[in-house]
Amino acid sequence: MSSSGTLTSGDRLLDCGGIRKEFGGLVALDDVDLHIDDGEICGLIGPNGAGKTTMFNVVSGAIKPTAGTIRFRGDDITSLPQHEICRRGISRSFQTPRPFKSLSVLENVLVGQRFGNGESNVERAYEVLELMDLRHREADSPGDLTIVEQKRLDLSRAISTAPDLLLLDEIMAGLNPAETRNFLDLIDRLGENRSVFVIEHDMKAIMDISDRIVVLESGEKIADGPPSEVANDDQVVAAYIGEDAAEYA
Ligand SMILES: Nc1ncnc2c1ncn2[C@@H]1O[C@H](COP(=O)(O)OP(=O)(O)OP(=O)(O)O)[C@@H](O)[C@H]1O
Repeated sequence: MSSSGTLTSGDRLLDCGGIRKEFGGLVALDDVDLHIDDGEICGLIGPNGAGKTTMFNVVSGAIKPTAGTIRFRGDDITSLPQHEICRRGISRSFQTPRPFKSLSVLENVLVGQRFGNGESNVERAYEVLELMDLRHREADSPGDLTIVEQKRLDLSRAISTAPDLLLLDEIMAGLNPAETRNFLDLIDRLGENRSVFVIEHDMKAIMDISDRIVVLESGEKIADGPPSEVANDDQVVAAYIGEDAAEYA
């Protein structure tokens, strides 16, 4: 059960219905229905330009859908501002971390907390930095961190508000196999008391950690199910996975 969930029977944690997003003449999302259940790690995959990041932008409130409804714990959050959506329990990481470079590592986490619920809590910030193995870096500038540490800082900021739903956008891109393994373990731990929705191009990694996989292609959802099922779906194989699909089944 999520930390502050008030789910009643039949409610999804996140329930997106008929999501459409147009950019001028381009349809980035075309009538997408998807949901996230409580406590679930759900992977979102699809070829470049399929609409994955646009979906995260819509769910987190960074952009508004052209049509469709987003419900979180049963409440319609479609037209809420981003900070209010964050306050309600949805937080995200970015493909490219964007720390406040003039602030220290600790201050970045404290600012993240304020964005989420208006309150800074140093003890809680230290707990997060401890979990992310960044406590020893608390006074450093984000610019002095390694790439892996910057990703950990972005994750620290994202979880600093104790979200019930964490959106992770290609957090493992550019990492070596050992670093990827490390992040997979971290995501597993983060998923112990919250739901995680994760975009990842590393097929083996996402098949390993996800309870369920949603596949987008050209803005449309073409599959939604357990990893082994999705890996064997003809449309998915044709669109995305290619001949290696059986390797992940
Ligand atoms: N702000 C925008 N203005 C115009 N077009 C956009 C905008 N954001 C996204 N798009 C277009 O929408 C489509 C979906 O993009 P999106 O970034 O969501 O795909 P993606 O699946 O995340 O791709 P990738 O795996 O390459 O990150 C693409 O054709 C992209 O060019």
